[in-house]
Amino acid sequence: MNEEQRSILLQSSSRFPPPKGTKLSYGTAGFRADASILQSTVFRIGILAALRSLKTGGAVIGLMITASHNKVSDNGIKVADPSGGMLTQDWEPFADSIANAPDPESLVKLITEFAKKENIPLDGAKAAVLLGRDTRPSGESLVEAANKGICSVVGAVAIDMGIVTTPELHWMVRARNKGLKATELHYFDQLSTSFRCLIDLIPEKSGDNHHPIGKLVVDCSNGVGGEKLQVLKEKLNAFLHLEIRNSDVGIRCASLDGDADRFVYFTLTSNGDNNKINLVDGDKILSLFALFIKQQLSILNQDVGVGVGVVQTAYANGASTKYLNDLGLKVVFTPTGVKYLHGKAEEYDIGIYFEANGHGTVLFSDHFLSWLDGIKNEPCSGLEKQNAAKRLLAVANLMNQAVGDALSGLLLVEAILQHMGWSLDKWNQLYHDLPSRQLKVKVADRSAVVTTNAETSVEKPPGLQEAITALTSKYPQGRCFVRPSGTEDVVRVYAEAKTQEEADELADSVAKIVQQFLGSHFIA
Ligand SMILES: CC(=O)N[C@H]1[C@@H](OP(=O)(O)O)O[C@H](CO)[C@@H](O)[C@@H]1O
Ligand SMILES: [Mg+2]
Repeated sequence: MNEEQRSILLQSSSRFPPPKGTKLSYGTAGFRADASILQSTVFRIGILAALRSLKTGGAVIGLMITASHNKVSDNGIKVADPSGGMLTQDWEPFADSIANAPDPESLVKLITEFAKKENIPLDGAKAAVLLGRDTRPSGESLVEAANKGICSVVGAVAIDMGIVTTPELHWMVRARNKGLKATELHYFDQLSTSFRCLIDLIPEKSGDNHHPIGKLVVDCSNGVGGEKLQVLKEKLNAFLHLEIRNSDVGIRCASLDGDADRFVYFTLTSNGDNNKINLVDGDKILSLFALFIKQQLSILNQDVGVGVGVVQTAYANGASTKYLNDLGLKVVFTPTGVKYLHGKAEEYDIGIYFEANGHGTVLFSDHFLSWLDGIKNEPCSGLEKQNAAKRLLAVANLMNQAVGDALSGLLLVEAILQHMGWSLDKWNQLYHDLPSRQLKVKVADRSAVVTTNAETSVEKPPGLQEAITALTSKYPQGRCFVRPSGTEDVVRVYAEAKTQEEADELADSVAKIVQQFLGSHFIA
């Protein structure tokens, strides 16, 4: 590092002192904390993003300021790699160490050493970082801090995309690096065009699809998804009856999280004074997508067991895994967090991944897309096959290939429901969830829990797994695991059993065991 670069970094970082007494770590989805303590972290991750751009030959890197579903006073930052996926995990330890460097001198030392080790050119080469944020009030000043971090690397520029959903930012990063059109307008055009294509390809009166499926009400959690969905609604009015709200919804409903990278469906049924929510979660969204894709592949004479991979985490309801296996699909498991699921799904011709909480997408390999293109353009394939290929190509265009995206996922659900002529109830009957319970346990140090085997088994502290296994074996169809959260300061407990009472009991008793091993009080 030359003297000029060194003195710019020293000077600018002295304006962003780190919070005292807080150790930050790059968790399941980047850094998250109370927004008031994040200025220095965001500034420093701005530097990291610029370095990542330099390391990747000047490719565009994404920086998203959001804390997704966390409370409004929290905020966070995550980095998108040139592919539009999450930051490579090799760089996470560097993110942790610079976020926690106590002063400008030690920060610059860490950067110098890292740049040397990684052969990062610090000679004024060009670097670019796309910045985005959700609607949290703290976002604006955090974007400013990130901007300062980026610009303190000589040769780096920040491009502010303003308020966007997380998946939009990832989509834009991927598109720019592929030399494709990459504005928000192009994003909306791609989604609405491929959705309309799927609707146009619905065979007339096949199955029971002549039933109108009625309107969809979307709860946008007062997040960024609301204003973006409004744009799509205007483009799709003739094809989709959408009503956008922030709370208190009835009938067939969908709900987005704060940065619109997750969604679930639900209905409300009222029983006297009691309203019951019937949740249609990520597992069922995944199952609907898998079923539709299987149908199209069978029109194309392709076996779903070859080349298609379904990726779930331990939180997937056991009944969904059974359903997917019964469909003949290959199901694999990874630890919690999109970075793991996405990476695994990329290994297949068609990789479908979803977390139970509604984060996921469908990925297509380039090789498979060209095969589909060939069928689409070859009249000898026959109209039925050509249409199946067109549908799958439309799915590939609709579904965000960089990251899970609530807006594109929601449109695919709507297109498939219209295609099948299904109500939400009919969809919900695909299989019946096993009763489950999730609890959070507040402990002194959650990093004392170390897991293995896609988080289904505890390695440390010794003895804890044996105790969990002994408790679980008392329940028919019992399944239980614990893991430290990567986004909250808690240990999470998940239990599944044949009845709700048993799932509750198992979760409670395991939460108590966790308390005994780690010393704490537990919260629901
Ligand atoms: C059980 C659960 O829902 N965990 C969520 C949550 O991670 P934790 O590491 O469990 O806090 O937030 C992640 C980021 O949004 C999401 O990917 C993940 O699925
Ligand atoms: Mg989110």
